[in-house]
Amino acid sequence: MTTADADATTSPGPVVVAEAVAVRQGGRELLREVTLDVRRGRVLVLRGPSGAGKSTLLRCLNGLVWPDAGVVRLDGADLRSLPAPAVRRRVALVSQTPVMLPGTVADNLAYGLASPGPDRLTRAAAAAALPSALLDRDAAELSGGERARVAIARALTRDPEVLLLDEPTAALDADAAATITTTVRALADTGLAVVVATHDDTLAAAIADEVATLPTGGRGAG
Ligand SMILES: Nc1ncnc2c1ncn2[C@@H]1O[C@H](COP(=O)(O)OP(=O)(O)OP(=O)(O)O)[C@@H](O)[C@H]1O
Repeated sequence: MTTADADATTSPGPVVVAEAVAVRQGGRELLREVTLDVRRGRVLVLRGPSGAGKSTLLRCLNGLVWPDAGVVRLDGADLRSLPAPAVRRRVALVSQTPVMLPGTVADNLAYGLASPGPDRLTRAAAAAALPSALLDRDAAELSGGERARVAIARALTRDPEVLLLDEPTAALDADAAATITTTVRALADTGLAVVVATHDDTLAAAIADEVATLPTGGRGAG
């Protein structure tokens, strides 16, 4: 079991809790049993070798994957008892390879929003360190670092309480990675709960309030 508990004397209560969560498929463990707390204003970094189940755990935390054992709670409520769209809005996942939709950056940020007012888009862009001049750019023309920030901004337009980032600096150069690092730290400092799965030692060292290390996965479940 892996446990990552924040100092209860200085941190607010957890917004998301994974209790003995495990995922299996065809007799294989995709995620070995893990228990952890995700707290507002804190960055929890998930470490572990490739295949340990970091992405799978992130998907459990926002209900895209149901664990075969254990429970995920959002403010105390079992995720399975909550409507999926509400969970997805409150717990936003930015995938490892974010897809840019056709159109401008603003179109990408507004996608799926019922009321995409310009203020909402500008606020989200600023929080993700995207200059407002980029909003009118064709999303297909962005650099990798800009795409990563658009993906974070797109998640932020929903005003999530928890932000899940899967390898946010993968394939970025040092400058772009440093921008992401600063951005993620600043988001947590505004009160967002952040979980980052990463192999990037520099990122982990710069932003982690807690670290949970998953052991090697992919084992037989017996
Ligand atoms: N959709 C899927 N169907 C079947 N097996 C899967 C699926 N997604 C992931 N797996 C398997 O689940 C295990 C955990 O994968 P996961 O991507 O969660 O690990 P990870 O720690 O995020 O890896 P990496 O660091 O390489 O991104 C691996 O054995 C992987 O092959």
